[in-house]
Amino acid sequence: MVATARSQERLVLLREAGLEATSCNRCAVESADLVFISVKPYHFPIVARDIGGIVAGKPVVSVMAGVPVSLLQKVLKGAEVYRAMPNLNIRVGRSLTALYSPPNARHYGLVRRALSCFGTVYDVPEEFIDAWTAVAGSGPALVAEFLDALVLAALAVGLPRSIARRVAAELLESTARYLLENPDVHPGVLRDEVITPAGTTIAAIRTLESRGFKSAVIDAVRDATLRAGEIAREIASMLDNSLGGSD
Ligand SMILES: NC(=O)C1=CN([C@@H]2O[C@H](COP(=O)(O)OP(=O)(O)OC[C@H]3O[C@@H](n4cnc5c(N)ncnc54)[C@H](OP(=O)(O)O)[C@@H]3O)[C@@H](O)[C@H]2O)C=CC1
Ligand SMILES: O=C(O)[C@@H]1CCC=N1
Repeated sequence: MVATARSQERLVLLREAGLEATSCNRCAVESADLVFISVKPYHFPIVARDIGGIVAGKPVVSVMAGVPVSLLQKVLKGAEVYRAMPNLNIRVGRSLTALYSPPNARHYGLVRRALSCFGTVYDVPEEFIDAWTAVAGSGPALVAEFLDALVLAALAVGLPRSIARRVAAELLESTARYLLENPDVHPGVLRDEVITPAGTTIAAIRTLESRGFKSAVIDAVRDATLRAGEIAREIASMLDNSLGGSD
């Protein structure tokens, strides 16, 4: 496996992780059977210039948020282009990865096997990738925000710092596990089972409702989805400028 990066710092880190590493994208791609593009979207035009002409016939998987297959195909001439959207839980082998494959994909098995090393792979049409990006790709950040809020809340009501973080993280994990093991239980049913009339839980739920908690989550995910569309337009314009609108 060969990884590429620009900075010496990153190349050293990659080598320390046991990978062959080079700053030459072209060299890495020339000898590759499978290519992953995982630069930030706005760095893609530079990578496209490096490798656009030498990927014909190769499977190329982009994990870049927003950038659609139509745009990738335009500059990665003759490549079999896939889009994948993993998430950072890849670090514990639990990525939830969406995979869009082109029609009659010849390298589907290889691509799926590679992505499956990092967690669960879901085949999805490309039209769902932006929504998936907002929910599952950005999701660890949203969950981390909620967890952080819970930790602060725990401290605010006097729980010791030494246990607040652990309790908050275990709470999220155990509640999610129960709902995963009982797919017929609606989250609202679980909520109602916890609520004692005139008890503590309804006091908390009332505050969340009055502050528009659910509405904020819904709007946040919508905004992330819309941002993916904006990224697509920005990258299209960058490619037009840097590659002279090549077809
Ligand atoms: N972070 C996340 O949770 C997720 C990110 N993604 C997508 O993954 C992509 C990468 O994100 P992320 O990992 O956070 O970003 P990082 O900045 O951490 O990593 C990007 C890497 O690309 C390298 N790079 C930049 N330009 C070039 C170039 N011209 N040639 C070779 N290597 C280059 C950088 O090397 P150097 O450091 O030397 O500049 C760096 O190692 C994005 O497109 C994002 O949308 C998808 C799902 C989840
Ligand atoms: O924030 C981003 O744009 C990337 C895509 C999903 C997670 N991180």
